[in-house]
Amino acid sequence: MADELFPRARTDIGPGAVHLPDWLTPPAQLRLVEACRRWAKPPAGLRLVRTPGGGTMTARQFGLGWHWFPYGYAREAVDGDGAPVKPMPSWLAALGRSAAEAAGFEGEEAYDIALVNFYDADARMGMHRDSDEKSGAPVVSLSLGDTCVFRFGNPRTRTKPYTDIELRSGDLVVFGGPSRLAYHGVPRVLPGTAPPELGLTGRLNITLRVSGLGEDGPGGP
Ligand SMILES: O=C(O)CCC(=O)C(=O)O
Ligand SMILES: [Fe+2]
Repeated sequence: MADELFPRARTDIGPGAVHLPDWLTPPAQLRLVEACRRWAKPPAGLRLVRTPGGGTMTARQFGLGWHWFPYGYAREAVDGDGAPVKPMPSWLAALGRSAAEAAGFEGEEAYDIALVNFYDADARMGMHRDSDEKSGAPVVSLSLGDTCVFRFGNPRTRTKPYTDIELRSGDLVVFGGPSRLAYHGVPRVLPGTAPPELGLTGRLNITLRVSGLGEDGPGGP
C-alpha cells in the first residue's frame, strides 16, 4: 500500500530494534512467497502448533534448518509428521546477514534457522520472547502479504511499555542487543491488505535466526 505522500521512515522501536519499511522489493517479495509455497508442502510442511497447555497457536508454522516446537529445536518435525526439516538455503542465510547489516549489526555467525508463520484473517500471536536459541545474534523478521499490527515491548514484562507499529508486505524488523529478548507479538492482521500481485490471502512472516546449536544441523556440511 503506497498511499502516503512520503515514504515511511526507518524507526527505532527499542534499543537495538529497528523497523525498515519496504526493505524487500516487490519482485523479492514475490520470490519469497513462491518459495514459502514450495516449502510449506509436506514433508515437514506447514502445521498447527500445539502448546503444552492444550491450546493451539492460531498462526500455522514450519521451519527450515531447524524445527521449532514448544519449546526447543529439533532436526525433525517432532510435533508434526516426524520428517526431517528442510535445509536452510544459503541464499536465505545470506539475506539474513544482509538484513542484520542493514539494521547496523555485524556478526560472523551464520543464519541457520527460518521460521515461517502463516496468519489468516483471524490469526494472532501472543506476547512472547524468542528465547530458544543459544546465540545472541539479532532476529531478522520479514513480512509478506497482509499488513499486521506488531507489538514490540521490553525484555522485562509482557505488558507495557510497548510500541504498536504496522508491518506491511516487504517490511523488515531486526531486534538484537538489549532488545534480543524483548517480548513481542501480533495482536491482529488487517485482512485484504496484501499487494494484489502476490496473490496471497493472509500474511507470511519469516524470522531468520542463529541457532547457536552447532554446525551439523540440517543443511550443514
Ligand atoms: O509474525 C510476526 O511478525 C512475529 C513472529 C514471531 O514473533 C515469531 O515467529 O517468533
Ligand atoms: Fe517471536
